[in-house]
Amino acid sequence: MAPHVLRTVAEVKAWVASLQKEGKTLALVPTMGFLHEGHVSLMREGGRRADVVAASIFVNPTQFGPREDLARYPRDFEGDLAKCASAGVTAVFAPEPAAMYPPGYQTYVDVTEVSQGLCGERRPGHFRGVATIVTQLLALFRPAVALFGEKDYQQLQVIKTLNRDLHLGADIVGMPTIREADGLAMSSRNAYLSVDERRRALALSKGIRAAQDLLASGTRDTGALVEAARRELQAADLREDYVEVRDAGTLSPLVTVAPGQTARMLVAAFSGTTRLIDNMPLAG
Ligand SMILES: Nc1ncnc2c1ncn2[C@@H]1O[C@H](COP(=O)(O)OP(=O)(O)OP(=O)(O)O)[C@@H](O)[C@H]1O
Ligand SMILES: CC(C)(CO)[C@@H](O)C(=O)[O-]
Ligand code: BAL
Repeated sequence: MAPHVLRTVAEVKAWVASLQKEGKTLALVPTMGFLHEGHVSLMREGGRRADVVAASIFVNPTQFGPREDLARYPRDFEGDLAKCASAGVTAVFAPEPAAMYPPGYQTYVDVTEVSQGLCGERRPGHFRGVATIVTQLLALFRPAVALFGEKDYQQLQVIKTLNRDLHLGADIVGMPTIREADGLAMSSRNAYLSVDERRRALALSKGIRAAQDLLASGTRDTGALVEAARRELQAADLREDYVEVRDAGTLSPLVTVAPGQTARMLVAAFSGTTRLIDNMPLAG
């Protein structure tokens, strides 16, 4: 069945109230649209964890820097609705920016520690925008469960932290990264890539796998692991934004991956002008 389209905060409040009256639990999947199998995996898991699934489709202006791609971010609302329908989504919230940031709006959410470094450093203000809109969505929908992808790993830690610190009460679920057959992480921004840029973009996942292999062969020094990933980026002529190894929970930088440690390699690089990110666990 076609999802119910909600456009205003008042419509969301009324819809959530009717759900609560029926005693139904809610799973929320926030997105920026131009949906792919990664988004669909979150929606389907939402359906396994709650009675009803809602998705939001909102290209949130406050998380884009002045020189970023807000104006040209890909959109396909009708296609997105069809994907939501087939993934079992009951309601789609697709507000105009003025619905979320009306005149007089003045409240922003800063998650101080896990927002530092990585994308937080390379995209100043980005996580403030993400944390602000996600806080609004969690406060409005009051979902039992909200699902996010591990592809945006630092974002996931930011959201887990704000949910805990602001007592928002959702169960924040991180879902594995869905990949194309050759290993490229699915991302709406892959649509920007030319055939050659798409081929070269594979170096992100190849680089992390090279680091995983090196660790498996006994090299624990993160400098060497970073170099292994970097070599793949350089061979594909990708411009590195960052390559780092961090603790998987706190995101603090690591000098070595100790036995039993849960570490994560996180990479951001440009293929042509398109900035892509990827990350995978490094098993200590
Ligand atoms: N390949 C993927 N596998 C699993 N989840 C994903 C994947 N890509 C995105 N997601 C998750 O879907 C949610 C919405 O993300 P978003 O709409 O920004 O899509 P995106 O493909 O990450 O877009 P972009 O290319 O702008 O980064 C986020 O929680 C994100 O982590
Ligand atoms: C979480 C999110 C929907 C907030 O705008 C966005 O950052 C995204 O799509 O990952
Ligand atoms: N997928 C995270 C949202 C962003 O890049 O702005």
